[in-house]
Amino acid sequence: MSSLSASSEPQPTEHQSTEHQPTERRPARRRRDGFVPEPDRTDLAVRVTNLSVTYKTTFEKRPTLKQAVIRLGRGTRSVRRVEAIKNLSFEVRKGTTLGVIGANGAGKSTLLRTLAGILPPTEGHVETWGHASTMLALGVGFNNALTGRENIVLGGLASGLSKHEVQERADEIGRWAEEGSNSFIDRPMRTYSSGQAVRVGFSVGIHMQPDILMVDEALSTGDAGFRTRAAKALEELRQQSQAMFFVSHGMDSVRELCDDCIWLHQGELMMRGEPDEVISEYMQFCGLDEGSNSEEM
Ligand SMILES: Nc1ncnc2c1ncn2[C@@H]1O[C@H](COP(=O)(O)OP(=O)(O)OP(=O)(O)O)[C@@H](O)[C@H]1O
Repeated sequence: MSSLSASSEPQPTEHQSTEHQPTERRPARRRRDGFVPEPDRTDLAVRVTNLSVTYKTTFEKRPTLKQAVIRLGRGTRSVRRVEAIKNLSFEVRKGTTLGVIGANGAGKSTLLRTLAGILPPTEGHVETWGHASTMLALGVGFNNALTGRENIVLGGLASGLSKHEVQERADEIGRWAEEGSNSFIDRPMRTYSSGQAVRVGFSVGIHMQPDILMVDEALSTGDAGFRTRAAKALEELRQQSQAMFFVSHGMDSVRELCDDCIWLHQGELMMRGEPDEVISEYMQFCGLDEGSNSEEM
């Protein structure tokens, strides 16, 4: 399996700031934003400190009849805030496979996007040691007007590979994505089925050879052939990577794959511990007993 990113020694990355470089064991210095990083810890893959993420969306408020007359039918613009993650702190040691569970809207995908550097923290800090790759559902970041192959090439160029390297890898990534299916890689992505889009996103993710691997329900979409190949590729990557985050509603998959688990509820950390214990508490919280079917929660 080849790499889309130039290989380098894992260095801690602190999202939101370029000042923090705790590669040497030096006394921690206070930064301009007041954050004092702890001295470097070689056993850590990820550290999350007081992380909060708030989405802000603007929407048009429906006007009252009187306002509609005064404003000629136009509504007023309002801002809606959603606190998706609230003051979250935890550390993940190298070698851990961390399950992330919780109800719809709990903040699981938001956490993964923030760890992957796709979303900036609103408050707090995320530090990652090594290159993080994400296999989020439905290929976040793809341009749907371009073909799968063009998206792969653009992504490769953006990550600093030469044109020749990118071309070579694009062929390999495309072949992996299409295996066992009809050919779609040279069609615009807007024409893809959801399973085909996931195949491309997943293939890009596994060919990045990440140190920190994030998987968001990637296995649940796709046909049986794809799921078998994807599970095999994930298991291989899990053995090579420093840490894996696995977001899932499939409790059996979390039990099978993970050796540590966090449960989020409305953006807050409810519990962390052994997957069996955390899943059991979560099921009780949902009003289900141990005997209930926990495959999809
Ligand atoms: N782009 C966005 N803009 C505004 N609000 C958002 C956005 N994305 C997510 N949210 C909100 O943030 C909260 C957390 O969403 P998130 O997708 O992280 O939850 P989740 O635990 O992954 O849910 P699910 O299990 O349904 O996938 C939800 O209330 C959601 O509505």
